[in-house]
Amino acid sequence: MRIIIVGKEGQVARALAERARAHGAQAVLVGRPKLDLADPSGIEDALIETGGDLIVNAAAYTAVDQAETDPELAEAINGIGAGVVAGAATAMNVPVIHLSTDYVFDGTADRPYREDDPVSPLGAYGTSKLLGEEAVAAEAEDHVILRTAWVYSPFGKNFVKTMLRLAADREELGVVGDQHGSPTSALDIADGIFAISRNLLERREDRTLRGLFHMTGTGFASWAEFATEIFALSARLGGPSAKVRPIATADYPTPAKRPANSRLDCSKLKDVHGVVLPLWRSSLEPCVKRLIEEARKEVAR
Ligand SMILES: NC(=O)C1=CN([C@@H]2O[C@H](COP(=O)(O)OP(=O)(O)OC[C@H]3O[C@@H](n4cnc5c(N)ncnc54)[C@H](OP(=O)(O)O)[C@@H]3O)[C@@H](O)[C@H]2O)C=CC1
Ligand SMILES: Cc1cn([C@H]2C[C@H](O)[C@@H](COP(=O)(O)OP(=O)(O)O[C@H]3O[C@@H](C)C(=O)[C@@H](O)[C@H]3O)O2)c(=O)[nH]c1=O
Repeated sequence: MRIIIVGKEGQVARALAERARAHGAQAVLVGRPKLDLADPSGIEDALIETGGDLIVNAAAYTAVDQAETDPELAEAINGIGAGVVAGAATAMNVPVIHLSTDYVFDGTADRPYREDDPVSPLGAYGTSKLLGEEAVAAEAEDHVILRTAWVYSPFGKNFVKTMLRLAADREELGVVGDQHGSPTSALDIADGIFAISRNLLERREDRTLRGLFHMTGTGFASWAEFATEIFALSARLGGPSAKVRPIATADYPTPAKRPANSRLDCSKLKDVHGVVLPLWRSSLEPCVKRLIEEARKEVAR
């Protein structure tokens, strides 16, 4: 199984590259400058030239606050560009797996969101990702869209790395305690994507495998609880740690509004693809351990 991954340095792209061998797959990464999602003209040629059995689009404009001042670029990359990737998959007669987000919801529901719940993004990033979902579904019949949330990993930028960095020179951190979701390891996402890819390639005609699915780590937390667990693990492993003071969203003003309820119901993914991601707490420990070890090696250099 040769999988084309759009996005070279992103968290999910790097996780897919790292996990490919364990799944007996070959991962080929393609990104800027060869493939620029903001420039639709070169996308199909770049994908055809790369060649593979399936495309995973793991590239996106993910700067949630910045998107508020640059909504056109976010829509070009996350909306139009995503649709062009899906159209190329159709032209190549291969399935496409696309990643989307919990931020398509406004977070007002009082239970975890299901795939068919109404969407209503609060900000430009969520709006652009919703456009992408619509474009992918319109351009490729053979598609899977995976809405995930709160992604962390040893790679790129994420909340775990931000917390460990801030703890290096702060004793206490105020972290919002009234937004709830599921921290999700990019490495777990990668394992899930390989399992789904196998299903899609082995059962090409099975239409029940296609469509929209929720895929997050198992269990829920607030950002404050997530931060508390990061620091508990880090302290145990001799890394940086800070006291977490849970605060209200109103006390941490940001350009983009975030949903209070980001919890996603992932039962459809389990029923259709047999994929359940691990408990978020179990996957967090190896990530924190790896980040602390990498930081130590960096200091020793
Ligand atoms: N991070 C999160 O918490 C969540 C992410 N998601 C979704 O999951 C997917 C993967 O996210 P994640 O791995 O965290 O993303 P990252 O922010 O880690 O990486 C995004 C990648 O997209 C690439 N990219 C950005 N703009 C372009 C462009 N114009 N052309 C080509 N490539 C581009 C970047 O390339 P470069 O390295 O060149 O900058 C980078 O490799 C995205 O679809 C995201 O919306 C969903 C929910 C939560
Ligand atoms: C750094 C920091 C953040 N926060 C809050 C702000 C916000 O509500 C929450 C998370 O902040 P971040 O800016 O790190 O996360 P954010 O960029 O909102 O993360 C989102 O990224 C996109 C790509 C997604 O698709 C989402 O699923 C989600 O993971 O924590 C604090 O309360 N205190 C702090 O010190």
